Amino acid sequence: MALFGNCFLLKPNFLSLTFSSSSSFVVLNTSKASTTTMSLCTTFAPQIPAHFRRRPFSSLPSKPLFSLHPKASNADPKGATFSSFSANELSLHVGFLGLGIMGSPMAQNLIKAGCDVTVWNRTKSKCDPLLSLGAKYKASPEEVASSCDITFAMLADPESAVDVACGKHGAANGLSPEKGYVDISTVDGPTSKSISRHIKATGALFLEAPVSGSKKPAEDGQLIFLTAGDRPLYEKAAPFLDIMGKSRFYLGEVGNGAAMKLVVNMIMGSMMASFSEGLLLSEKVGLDPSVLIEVISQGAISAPMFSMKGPSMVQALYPTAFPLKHQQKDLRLALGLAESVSQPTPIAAAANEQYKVAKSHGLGDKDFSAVMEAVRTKMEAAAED
Ligand SMILES: NC(=O)C1=CN([C@@H]2O[C@H](COP(=O)(O)OP(=O)(O)OC[C@H]3O[C@@H](n4cnc5c(N)ncnc54)[C@H](OP(=O)(O)O)[C@@H]3O)[C@@H](O)[C@H]2O)C=CC1
Ligand SMILES: O=CC(=O)O
Repeated sequence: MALFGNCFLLKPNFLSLTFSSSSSFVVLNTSKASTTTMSLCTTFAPQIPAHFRRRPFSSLPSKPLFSLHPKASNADPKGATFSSFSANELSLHVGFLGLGIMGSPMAQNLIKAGCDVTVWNRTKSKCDPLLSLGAKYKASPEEVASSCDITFAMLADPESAVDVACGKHGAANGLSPEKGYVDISTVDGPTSKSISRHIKATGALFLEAPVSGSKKPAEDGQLIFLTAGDRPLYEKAAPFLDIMGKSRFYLGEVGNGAAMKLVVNMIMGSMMASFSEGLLLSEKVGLDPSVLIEVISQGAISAPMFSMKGPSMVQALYPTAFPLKHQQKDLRLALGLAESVSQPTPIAAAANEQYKVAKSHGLGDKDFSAVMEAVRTKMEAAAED
């Protein structure tokens, strides 16, 4: 490992490693961490202005401490067992609420790792594949929470996250001291804080843990957890987070995980809208958009997202990994976050308008790369004027 200024270069295939400060830290499961994650750590920290570094959600510390953790084993999507977890950890009863594009593969990885998993989903049929893998079923979030030590929830939006946690037959009704509730849904900070208050009123612990990473990383156990809330629950949940993900950030107070996720997705949504404009412009001026994708992949703005989604976008195909309606929700919530601190975000606001247009054209359930169709429509309308 080499130290550069405020950051580290990690040798892969070593042990899990923690960067730590009093309120926040990151654990990289280096057996899984890609060079992308590592380069994010190594290039990001030195550029943080000092006045940001003092703020609570700058996760990389000015005086880093690091400690070694026993290596959590690889999440093998084909179902290998996770031998480095102790029998004690694996014997906890785990609940999983919300089995959509993300929740299903995440719960599946827990089951394949040998965890005792109880599931619930609003549309019951989505539980069936997991039941055939050995999961148990309960008829409500309340019953799941009351029968489990830790309950994870992966729901569409703030409304469903609140309903499942705090509504009639919601998880809070089944919680009590010693239990924990981990909300992985992407919601805004005020929603997360409100859920936290409900959960903690039962004596249970609360952790928000939205994830960065889409359908494929969920299948491969390669998600990045952005956690905040009760530290003892973070520690108790860590073995399960390591089955589902490749790294976990602990960011302090509830709201910081949500904020981090919204900032990341605000950037991602703007990038995708801009990429769409570029693909269409290249075509319009007689270039081959496939060559543009290749050029981008070799330069400084290379991103896995462009290389993975670009080829199907060129064919106007948008197989859903991250639904467009959720990307628009995240932009809307990120704009609210910016508004709360009076920060102008004109680029994200413009991108949000494109996603709103795409949604109004019935593309909400397509992949968010279908924002390209909204850009195309505007371009064609402009050409007719
Ligand atoms: N897909 C992705 O790439 C990523 C998504 N996320 C975030 O993760 C969350 C889940 O995303 P994803 O799995 O893609 O979404 P899906 O739309 O595939 O799944 C949403 C889940 O929420 C449930 N749900 C929706 N409304 C309600 C309600 N009113 N009451 C109870 N349950 C409800 C759905 O149940 P039902 O099956 O009955 O409809 C389903 O289980 C979102 O917050 C999203 O922003 C984060 C990272 C990546
Ligand atoms: O929230 C979406 C993602 O890809 O991350």
